[in-house]
Amino acid sequence: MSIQLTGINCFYGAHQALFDINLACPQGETLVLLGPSGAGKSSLLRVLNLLEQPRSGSLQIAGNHFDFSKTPSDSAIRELRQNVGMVFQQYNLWPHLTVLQNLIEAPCRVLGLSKDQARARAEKLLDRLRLTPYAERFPLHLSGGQQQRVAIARALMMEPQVLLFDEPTAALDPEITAQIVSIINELAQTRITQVIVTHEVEVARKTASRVVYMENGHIVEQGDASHFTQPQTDAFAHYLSH
Ligand SMILES: Nc1ncnc2c1ncn2[C@@H]1O[C@H](COP(=O)(O)OP(=O)(O)OP(=O)(O)O)[C@@H](O)[C@H]1O
Repeated sequence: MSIQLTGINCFYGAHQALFDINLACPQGETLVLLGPSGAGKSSLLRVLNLLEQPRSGSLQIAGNHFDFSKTPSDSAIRELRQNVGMVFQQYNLWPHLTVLQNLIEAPCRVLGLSKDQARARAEKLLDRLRLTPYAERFPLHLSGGQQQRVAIARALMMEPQVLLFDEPTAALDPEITAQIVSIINELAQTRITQVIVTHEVEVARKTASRVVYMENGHIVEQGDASHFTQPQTDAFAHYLSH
């Protein structure tokens, strides 16, 4: 399994956001997390790269293993984040660095690549994500869709085994959303595992090979893409029809 969560309970202070979450996702799958606002989708995504630390349970992801009865070490968290990339909703690009500099900074600093090695890797990704003309621009001079593609390219620079997306098409118009969907589907042809939080059922239908439907911190339904056409619970059927 690329990802295995067992018995995850997660709290914000006294408020429990995730209840006994169990899920498994094989390598190379694209898993979409769906559910109404407050269901716990973002919390679950953030557990996968330990931006949130659960109070109990265990996580196996990309060869890293965490038992939350103990506090994870900083070095284990650093190693996890090399294998598990995240594309944030607000892109989180460095505004004072060009697109190319945004891409090469972390691999040089974290992986110890030379500038030339990082640049070669970046040029391939810029080409793959159709960003070559923007390499010397600053992020704020790009459209939302272009910035989103830069954020994806930057995450791919670390050659992660798992890539997490938080609302990758929020605030993007339909044409740009279609571009992001096709990038996710191209990535699905590689061995990378993707986990996507979205409110957009159409985006989910077009990308997911597995789906998890959540409400109030619980997984209500999960399975392969056939659940979109044959939901097993009234709750998921109702969600899909609205
Ligand atoms: N930083 C926080 N502090 C306290 N409570 C939080 C925090 N983040 C989330 N919560 C609460 O945890 C629960 C799950 O929130 P989460 O953001 O994971 O849901 P979500 O399904 O991603 O919602 P949305 O679709 O609105 O982003 C909600 O009740 C929310 O109010």
